[in-house]
Amino acid sequence: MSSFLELENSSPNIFIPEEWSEAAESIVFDSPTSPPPVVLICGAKNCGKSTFSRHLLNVFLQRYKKVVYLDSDVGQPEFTPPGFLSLTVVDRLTPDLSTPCLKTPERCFFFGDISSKRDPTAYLSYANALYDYYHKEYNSFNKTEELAKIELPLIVNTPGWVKGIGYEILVDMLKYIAPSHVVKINISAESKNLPAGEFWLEEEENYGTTSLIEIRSARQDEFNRSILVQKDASLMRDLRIMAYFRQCFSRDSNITTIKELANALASHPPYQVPISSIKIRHLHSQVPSDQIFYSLNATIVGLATCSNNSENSSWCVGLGIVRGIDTFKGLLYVITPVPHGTLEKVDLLLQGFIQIPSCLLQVKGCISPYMCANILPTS
Ligand SMILES: Nc1ncnc2c1ncn2[C@@H]1O[C@H](COP(=O)(O)OP(=O)(O)OP(=O)(O)O)[C@@H](O)[C@H]1O
Repeated sequence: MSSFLELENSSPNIFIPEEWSEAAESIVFDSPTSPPPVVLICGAKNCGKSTFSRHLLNVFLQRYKKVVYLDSDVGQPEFTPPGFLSLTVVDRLTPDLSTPCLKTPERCFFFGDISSKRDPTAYLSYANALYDYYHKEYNSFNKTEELAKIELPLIVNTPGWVKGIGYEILVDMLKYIAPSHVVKINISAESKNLPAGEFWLEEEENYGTTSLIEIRSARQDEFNRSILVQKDASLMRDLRIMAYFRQCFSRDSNITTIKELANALASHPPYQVPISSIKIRHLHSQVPSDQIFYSLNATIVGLATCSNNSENSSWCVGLGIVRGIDTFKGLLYVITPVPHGTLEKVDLLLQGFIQIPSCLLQVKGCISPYMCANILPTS
């Protein structure tokens, strides 16, 4: 059986064209450090937004000790499993520009789906709240009432859905964040690109406050057509979820294959969570109250805290697998790599559409505990 770690690292060699290097260097070295640059990267699917963002992050780290990264690509996030919008403070170079890696975000929201289309309003409110947090903590230039502790640059990576509602969401984000720089990556199929110029501004509105940098995707063929690498997005999402739950075990434990991970998770002691101490929220569907436990069993949930935040926007601390439910004892059994101390603050489980990868459930020789019949008492 193949190693999921190997699969995750099997990406192509990265080539940084001169145009990309010049763009990154001008943003980093030609901008004032106060206020620090806020850079939003946008463009069509697979044009190289994440790869350029990683490169820019590395160049920023030549000038700043830390860089803040706001990831709004819920389908293929940089540092988290799928379904999250997150804000991460990065202080280390990314050695391999071809692959994302897991990091613990400073703040994140569990949106619970791989595209913003199911709930654009919630999606935008999460993106805006993360930006507000960044602004308050790391970029409060000219604000006398509360000064940032340290000022850090921000990279905002966006999804490749740039048509229809996806376009409107991007425009709203651009208007709200009002970045100092927008990097727009174009491909040769012009109809797939974002409109030319500062497309997010109404006529005459605030022209000149943002520096727009247009670059092309990295590789072209002899006819000047973009060579785009199609990713197996669904496989990559499963790999990220597996890499996330791999963190339940120490680095030294010898778990590299899917089978080893499935076996290890199946025999991992779960946390017991008293049902009376938590709230349960379904993010994109309504579930009749007598079906709630059935809907939760054998699913992935966001672990959040509702106590110190508003009803609809709860900071999340990670993911858990609901391994079983005992309604007689009033207990949920949850597997998660979130440290115990952080877990103590969790009082809300968020259920969306992020599912346990089927390859973890169908391993030959592994009795999966999640899908057992009669796991819930019927009375
Ligand atoms: N400069 C490059 N050199 C080599 N390969 C690249 C380069 N840029 C992108 N790729 C490859 O193209 C694919 C898409 O790149 P990337 O994930 O950066 O695009 P994206 O625009 O962020 O995608 P999405 O729209 O799905 O979020 C990846 O497999 C990546 O490794």
